[in-house]
Amino acid sequence: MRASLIQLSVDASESADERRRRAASLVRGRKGDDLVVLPELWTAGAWAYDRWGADCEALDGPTAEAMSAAAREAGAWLHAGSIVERDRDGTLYNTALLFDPAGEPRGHYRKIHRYGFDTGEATLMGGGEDVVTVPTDFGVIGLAICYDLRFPELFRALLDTGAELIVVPAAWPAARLEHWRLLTRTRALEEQVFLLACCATGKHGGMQQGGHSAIVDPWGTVLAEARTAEQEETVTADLDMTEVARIRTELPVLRDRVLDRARS
Ligand SMILES: O=C(O)CCC(=O)C(=O)O
Repeated sequence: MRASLIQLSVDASESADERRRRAASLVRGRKGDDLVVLPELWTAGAWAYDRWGADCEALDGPTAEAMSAAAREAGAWLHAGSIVERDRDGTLYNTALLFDPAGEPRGHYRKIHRYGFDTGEATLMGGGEDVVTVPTDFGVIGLAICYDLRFPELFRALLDTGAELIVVPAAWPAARLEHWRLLTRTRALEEQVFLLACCATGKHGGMQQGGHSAIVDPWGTVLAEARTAEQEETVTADLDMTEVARIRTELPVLRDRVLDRARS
């Protein structure tokens, strides 16, 4: 199967609506791909806290509507990155959306680990509670977002719920690029999954986002990586999903787990 990460530029030069139209057109251009991925909070901007109130939306709001149509036109599964979701009670969540090639919503995930150390997302948003995996034509997708990468227990829970491929949209700061590179490879290697990590580029709210979106295989090998933190680009790789079972058999570390089994 062929997957592409659209490393979208997110800065203050465009409105959410303008960026939505541009993202939809980039997704429509990916005909022939099986899975297309967008970054975290690309409509409002992950670091544009002042925009969240105005640009928040419901699960079936304007981003979902535009992305459903774009998935259908591309004929691909679309992980539409995440939106600032506002639920009926008015609570905000950082919520990832997944559509199938018919444009049907097939799952959403509210970010469990909120970033900010008592500021920003950690105070402005509610935290998700559910570990989410979604069966697709090419395997089971697990969902995580950005800061979640620092919490291996979530990735182990995704593995235990059947994940073979984990998608991580992000707006990771360029200043911590080496953490991003290390954690994306580590999470792929330790769970023996394909890991698709799509980070925004561009600068807003005083933050240069790190780009370097990457597709990593279950051996920990980077199959494709964006070249820079500064430039919008699309990263594509062909994934042989049979590699997941092959590598888990060839190097059966998951079978050798001791502590998890002792606790259950
Ligand atoms: O963990 C980090 O260094 C960055 C996390 C982050 O930027 C986020 O979750 O939005």
